[in-house]
Amino acid sequence: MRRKLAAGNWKMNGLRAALSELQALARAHPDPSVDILVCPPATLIVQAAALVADSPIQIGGQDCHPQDFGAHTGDISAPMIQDSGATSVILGHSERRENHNESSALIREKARTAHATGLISVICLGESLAQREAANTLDIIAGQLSTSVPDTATGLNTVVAYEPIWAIGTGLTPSTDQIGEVHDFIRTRLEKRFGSGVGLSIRLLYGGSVKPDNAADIFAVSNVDGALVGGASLKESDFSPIIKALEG
Ligand SMILES: O=C[C@H](O)COP(=O)(O)O
Repeated sequence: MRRKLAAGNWKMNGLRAALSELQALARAHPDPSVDILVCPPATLIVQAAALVADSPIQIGGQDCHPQDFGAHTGDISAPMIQDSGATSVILGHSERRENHNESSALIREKARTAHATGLISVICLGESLAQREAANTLDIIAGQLSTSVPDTATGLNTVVAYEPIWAIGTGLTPSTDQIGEVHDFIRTRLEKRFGSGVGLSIRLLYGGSVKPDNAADIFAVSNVDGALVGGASLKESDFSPIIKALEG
């Protein structure tokens, strides 16, 4: 059985005052029946991790460099993220693929490093609106999946997040049939590549405009093991009902 996961990605949002939302989240979910992960900006990881040290909530980074240390001004490495108290790292988010020209091959290297460090990698995939309208969604997902996910992936160290780019921050979401089609496709591909043991154990998240009012419908879709939530993870009052919906 895959344990469900509610992951929040704060992106480039949150000054120290925002940690009060994390504190409220920890208070609201002292004993959740699902995993909860919050990925604040790197500047807040140390404080966030200390804040939830006695809570089941886990903290993650939003990116890491493929190398452990070195002359890479402005970058942050997997060992640094782990040393800060995080257990996980988001990799290959479409905002990084687009804004920083990250390729699937680079994301695979980052994931390898994350795995070697002991971090769980949350590897993001997703098609653009033009690609969906051209009926290329499954081809795009197949390519990103096979190249971005390294051979080191297991159900313990890897989570795959399907995030259609056109649904991120727009209030638009695919139909539940469209989400199910992609998630079932990813599951089949993972089973084919890794065998049913690992292929069935890797959790699949949906991301893109998940809100309290659509979460339950999305979580009812086959092979949706949780969500990667952006905007609605910033406030405890928005994120908590999504977590409750996942708990069922
Ligand atoms: O990583 C999170 C996703 O990009 C979704 O963001 P959103 O929930 O604000 O649409």
